[in-house]
Amino acid sequence: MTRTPVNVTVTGAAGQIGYALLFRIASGQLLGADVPVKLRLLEITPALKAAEGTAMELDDCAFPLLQGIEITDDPNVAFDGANVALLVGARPRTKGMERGDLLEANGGIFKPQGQAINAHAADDIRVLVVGNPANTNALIAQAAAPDVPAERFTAMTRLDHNRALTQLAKKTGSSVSDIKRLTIWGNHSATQYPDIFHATIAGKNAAEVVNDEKWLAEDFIPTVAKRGAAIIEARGASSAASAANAAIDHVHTWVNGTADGDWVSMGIPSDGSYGVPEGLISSFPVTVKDGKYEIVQGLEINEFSRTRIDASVKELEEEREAVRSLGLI
Ligand SMILES: NC(=O)C1=CN([C@@H]2O[C@H](COP(=O)(O)OP(=O)(O)OC[C@H]3O[C@@H](n4cnc5c(N)ncnc54)[C@H](O)[C@@H]3O)[C@@H](O)[C@H]2O)C=CC1
Ligand SMILES: O=C([O-])CC(=O)C(=O)O
Repeated sequence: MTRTPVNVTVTGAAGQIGYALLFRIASGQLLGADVPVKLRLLEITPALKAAEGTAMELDDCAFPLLQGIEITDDPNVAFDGANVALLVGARPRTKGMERGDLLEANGGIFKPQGQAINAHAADDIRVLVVGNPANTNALIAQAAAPDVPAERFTAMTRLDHNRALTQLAKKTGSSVSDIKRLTIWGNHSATQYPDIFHATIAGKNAAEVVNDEKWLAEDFIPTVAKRGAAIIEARGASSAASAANAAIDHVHTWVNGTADGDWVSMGIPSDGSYGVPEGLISSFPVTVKDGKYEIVQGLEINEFSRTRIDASVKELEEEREAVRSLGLI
């Protein structure tokens, strides 16, 4: 094997998403079947032993692509030379909470991690924030890393995107692979807006195939937007394997690109497109080529969509104000 290993840092490595994620990274599903990886696992001190247990299991898989595992409770060590950082470590919500309720508990984690990324990460660092509230935590980390291009900080809305694909496929009796150009707009929260007006199903406009605005407004959108809470209600714990799967999808697409004629949803710093204030980390439709994403431009936004995008963006602005007043940005 001649390729230089890619350094992948995972925070919250001993948590439930960490456990579902690490084995897939080490097996090559994050970056590609020919890309060797070195793992850096960041945990809080009391969870280091559990992270060591996970590392022992990773060893026991004898993954040919896994070229090393380092475990630490020091962000400066964890992000040293990191090419990809998956910021998962944060408290999950429990029944009855909204993700925004975690802002105070979790926001403080992301500023020092952003600072450590700024000081130590590799020049090509790409950051995905999974820990909730993901968009605003990504904003905190990005604000703490002024030397890293802002666009390298992203938040995960791919789980919402994947949820929407399946709900739409079930409604229309189609396969998820027939569906293209679906979009999640806004925040990874109950205000997010899954948009099917530009989506296609086997080449036909999805909204026309569905032809049922009541289902859209009263079933599809709330089902996707409140799916995280439904999982907590059913499992007694928040989504883990599906979240890890979405993290794999997000980074894999960011590195390897989108398929021709399709796009994905990513929480990214706004450039002002579609009336989303510049700098907010909001979900957009993006295409990716040569490791760079671009917001899909020129989509017509109807009244139904406009109201919903605006509501989610307003929530992001409120979260930004909240972390500003906490001194986190
Ligand atoms: N964006 C998304 O679509 C999704 C986000 N999430 C979020 O992901 C986060 C993690 O979820 P789980 O793995 O289920 O939680 P978990 O509680 O099982 O694991 C979290 C881990 O993070 C560690 N941790 C806490 N503070 C840390 C720090 N400063 N540095 C490094 N590690 C730290 C904890 O020790 C724990 O091992 C939660 O905030 C959850 O809400 C979960 C599902 C989907
Ligand atoms: O709902 C939660 O708290 C966990 C999460 O973000 C999701 O499943 O989308």
